[in-house]
Amino acid sequence: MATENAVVLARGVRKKFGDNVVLDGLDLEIRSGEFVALLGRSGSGKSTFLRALGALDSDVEGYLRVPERRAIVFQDPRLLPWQRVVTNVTIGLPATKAVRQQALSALSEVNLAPKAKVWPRTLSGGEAQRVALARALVREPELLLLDEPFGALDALTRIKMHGLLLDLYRRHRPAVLLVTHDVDEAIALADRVIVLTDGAISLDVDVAVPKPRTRDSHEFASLRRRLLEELGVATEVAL
Ligand SMILES: Nc1ncnc2c1ncn2[C@@H]1O[C@H](COP(=O)(O)OP(=O)(O)OP(=O)(O)O)[C@@H](O)[C@H]1O
Repeated sequence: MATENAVVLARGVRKKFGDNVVLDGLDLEIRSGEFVALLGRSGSGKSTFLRALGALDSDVEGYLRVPERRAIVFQDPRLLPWQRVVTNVTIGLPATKAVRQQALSALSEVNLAPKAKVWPRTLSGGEAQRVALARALVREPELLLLDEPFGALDALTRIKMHGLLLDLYRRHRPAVLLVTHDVDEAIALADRVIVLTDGAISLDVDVAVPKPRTRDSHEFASLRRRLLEELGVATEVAL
């Protein structure tokens, strides 16, 4: 891949907390519009890497190139309780009519137009997370960073959110880096799955599963097995 086309370019990224070296010479390229899922065992440094890409942490060593227009969504929607939904979407942006209009249209993209004027505390968990997605979208990010965004949602809401995220992705085509614990979620959504082990990328695979991706297909099952093995989770081998 020509590195000049990469929207994210990480070379030899290192990050430590005291003596704990969490990222240890991490190399990664993400192309414009590519959807990448990042897996790794608990504590492997996924969130640390995402925070580095969001420029939220200091003391990150190595080379890191990320676009100016980037947005991040966490597991917890982080809405300001004293601001109405629409104002939460425009937070940090100029208070103009145009911006408010863009916020309203982002809310309608996540099917929340009727909730624009309500307070965050009246929203369900899934709705609050859709507001967080609208807040990210309104910035028209070139890079969308998602840190376990559906981790706190029930299974049914999670599946609905997968469909919504794919719709938004197809419409806006940002590069996406999705941190998840869920191997099936990674395979269902991403074009490429990477695994973080001992501070660096230990596996980098394209998801060659035809769409729409059904979890019981042979390709899906075989990639799931490979990823679980890489994560050190024992799987039964079908005979
Ligand atoms: N602010 C911090 N201060 C000290 N250590 C930290 C800090 N943030 C993270 N760490 C340590 O860095 C390591 C990686 O943490 P990180 O949250 O990036 O892992 P993760 O892969 O996202 O984990 P999980 O899947 O459990 O969310 C852990 O050992 C953690 O204790």
